[in-house]
Amino acid sequence: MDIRKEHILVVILMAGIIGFFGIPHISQPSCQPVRQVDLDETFLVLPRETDLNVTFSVLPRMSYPQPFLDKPRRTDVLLMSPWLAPIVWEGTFNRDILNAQYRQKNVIVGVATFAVKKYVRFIEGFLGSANKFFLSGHRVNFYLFTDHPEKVPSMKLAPEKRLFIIPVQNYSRWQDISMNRMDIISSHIRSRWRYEVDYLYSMDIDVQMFEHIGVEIIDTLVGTISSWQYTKPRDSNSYERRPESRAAIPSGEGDFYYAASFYGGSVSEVYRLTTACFKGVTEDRANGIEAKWHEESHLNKYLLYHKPTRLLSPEYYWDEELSRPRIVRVKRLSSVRKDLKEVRF
Ligand SMILES: CC(=O)N[C@H]1[C@@H](OP(=O)(O)OP(=O)(O)OC[C@H]2O[C@@H](n3ccc(=O)[nH]c3=O)[C@H](O)[C@@H]2O)O[C@H](CO)[C@H](O)[C@@H]1O
Ligand SMILES: [Mn+2]
Repeated sequence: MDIRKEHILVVILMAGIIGFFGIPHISQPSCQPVRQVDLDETFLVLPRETDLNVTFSVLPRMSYPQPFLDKPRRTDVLLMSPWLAPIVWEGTFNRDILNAQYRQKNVIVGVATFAVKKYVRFIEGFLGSANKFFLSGHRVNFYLFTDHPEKVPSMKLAPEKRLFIIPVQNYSRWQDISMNRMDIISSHIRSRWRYEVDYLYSMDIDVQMFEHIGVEIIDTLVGTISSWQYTKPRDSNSYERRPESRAAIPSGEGDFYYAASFYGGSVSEVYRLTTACFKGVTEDRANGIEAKWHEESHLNKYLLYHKPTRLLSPEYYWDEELSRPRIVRVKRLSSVRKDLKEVRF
């Protein structure tokens, strides 16, 4: 067979293949994204997270009790969720080791808190106790939203702590103040915080800290188990069960009941959480329904289907009205008693 005949045969063969299978797809495995992600998921590539410097830092030599696999530090409480997220309890960790690890990372943690209308009265107790007990020795930016910036008391904070006062409008209904926190946090992450902090926590202002809350709270997605409902069966918890609400959790589902007073995680995870929860709030508003516990109901739904990577035990939000059981050895943070009727109106 001469060369020209060979060419013609190859061309006929190719045409047959193309005719039968279509034009072959030329794949570029090294350049193609592994999965289809929408822009909202990808925009948060944080400059601080893309630092590829290879540093071989080692921990300092430390002396501490040896861990043994057959000697659990606590046997009276659940230490791990069924999806292997640690549940943080007093007596289960060594803060010196954690501090040594985190000092090397030099992380900055943001705290978003709101003091609108009469809640300005809680600022001093919150900031005073957080200055002493919250991530002591680590860099923290407090972002305080208020409609009364002039009422923020001047306070001397530790050198590694900074306070940013951000004016915010008020709403006539306290429920709207509480729910809109999700939207405000989400938009501040987008415009600013993604450049400023590594982790972000949202906290109620009507709380005080009594013991250290350290780097043991830091992880990608963190929820706090409510002090009201940590032993209740899931079907008697306060989840929103009405299917008409976007916060609805079907009966028979639910892990823990999480408090909206204290949650957080990496900036990108908190962005996803607050954006999704506020979308739920907005859709409920359009449908003329409000979830049973407002944004807390939406938070509970979110954390059911996006499992937290770390859970804080009720030590991290103990309700002042409850008497403390033996398993809650430490009251690290607690709500301040308030006359609901007086303070919300
Ligand atoms: C322990 C717990 O589960 N707490 C939740 C529960 O709490 P609470 O009863 O603790 O709600 P709350 O009155 O503390 O309101 C939540 C937060 O919104 C802010 N605020 C509220 C009203 C106001 O007039 N001014 C103001 O600044 C403030 O930061 C406050 O701490 O229910 C609320 C909404 O149903 C939120 O989900 C809370 O996180
Ligand atoms: Mn509160």
